[in-house]
Amino acid sequence: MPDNQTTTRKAAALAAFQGLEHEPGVAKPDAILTADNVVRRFGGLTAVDVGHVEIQRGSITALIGPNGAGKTTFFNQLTGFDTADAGSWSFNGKAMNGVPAHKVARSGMVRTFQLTKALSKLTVMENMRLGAQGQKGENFFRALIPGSWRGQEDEITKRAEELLVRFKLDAKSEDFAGSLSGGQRKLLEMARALMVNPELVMLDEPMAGVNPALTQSLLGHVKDLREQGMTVLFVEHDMDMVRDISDWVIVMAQGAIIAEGPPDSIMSDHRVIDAYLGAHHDAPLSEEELQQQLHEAEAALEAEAAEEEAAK
Ligand SMILES: Nc1ncnc2c1ncn2[C@@H]1O[C@H](COP(=O)(O)OP(=O)(O)OP(=O)(O)O)[C@@H](O)[C@H]1O
Repeated sequence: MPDNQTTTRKAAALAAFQGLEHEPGVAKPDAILTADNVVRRFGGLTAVDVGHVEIQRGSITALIGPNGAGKTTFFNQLTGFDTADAGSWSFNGKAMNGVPAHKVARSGMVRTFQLTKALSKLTVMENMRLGAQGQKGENFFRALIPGSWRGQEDEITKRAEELLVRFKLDAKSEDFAGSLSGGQRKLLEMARALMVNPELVMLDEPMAGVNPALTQSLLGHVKDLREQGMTVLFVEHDMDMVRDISDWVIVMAQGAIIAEGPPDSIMSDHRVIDAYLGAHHDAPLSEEELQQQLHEAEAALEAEAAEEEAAK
């Protein structure tokens, strides 16, 4: 991709947001996805309660928010993996509520999934083939049975091979997905989503568990999606990544959208700071955070012990 093309796409994305108010639900010049009054309750808990939101075509938009804000649940509603209690949303002007996940994916809106245990036991190529179904995977193992592919098989394999080359996973094609490094898994998650040739790619924590050495390469791949004309919406906790690649940031807290704006202004928005601080003060640590703290403490103790050893 020549540099001037790269600059053009990025510039076009930024221009689209110029002059917009930094308010939740603000209208975009060319929305690829629009959602209204989407509600999802789990018993007494309202996990999602989004009044109105629009995603600008051709941009990279980050969806951030403290743990439990409802980001994943909202992703699941939009992509047909879970049923909303209320609300409507449309993709490219077409109503999508009630449409099952594989049809949503085939219509051009696809979300990535972190590799599950079951998918780890399949090869990289098998994962790619499942991606062509526009599915999460577990219920679609029959798609792997030889013969069930018929005429599509060649075409699907060819597309998978091309994508694996692009994501530098072609040498791993016959390896089990479970044997890949954290960064390679993220690449596979992205590559398999592209099997349906989507217009809107929704990435679920694309940087989680990635070795810092691979960060730039992964960021490059995400930016590349926009350079190829796709729209990207991603959920991420890594604020460096959010700052680095997003054209626009949408913030959720307690199920609702509480702020929108360009990355720099969003990071200093008092509503956003309050939401994060509130979450950290009020909520007990999640299992993941607790584990993280324990790992850090262990690593610090080990380092101290090693220093003492060296000093003897
Ligand atoms: N299947 C479920 N059953 C009951 N409660 C659920 C279910 N899925 C999500 N929740 C609850 O809904 C709320 C929103 O969760 P969700 O996972 O969407 O948040 P999130 O913003 O994606 O969080 P994180 O950043 O930690 O992944 C949380 O309180 C969560 O416990």
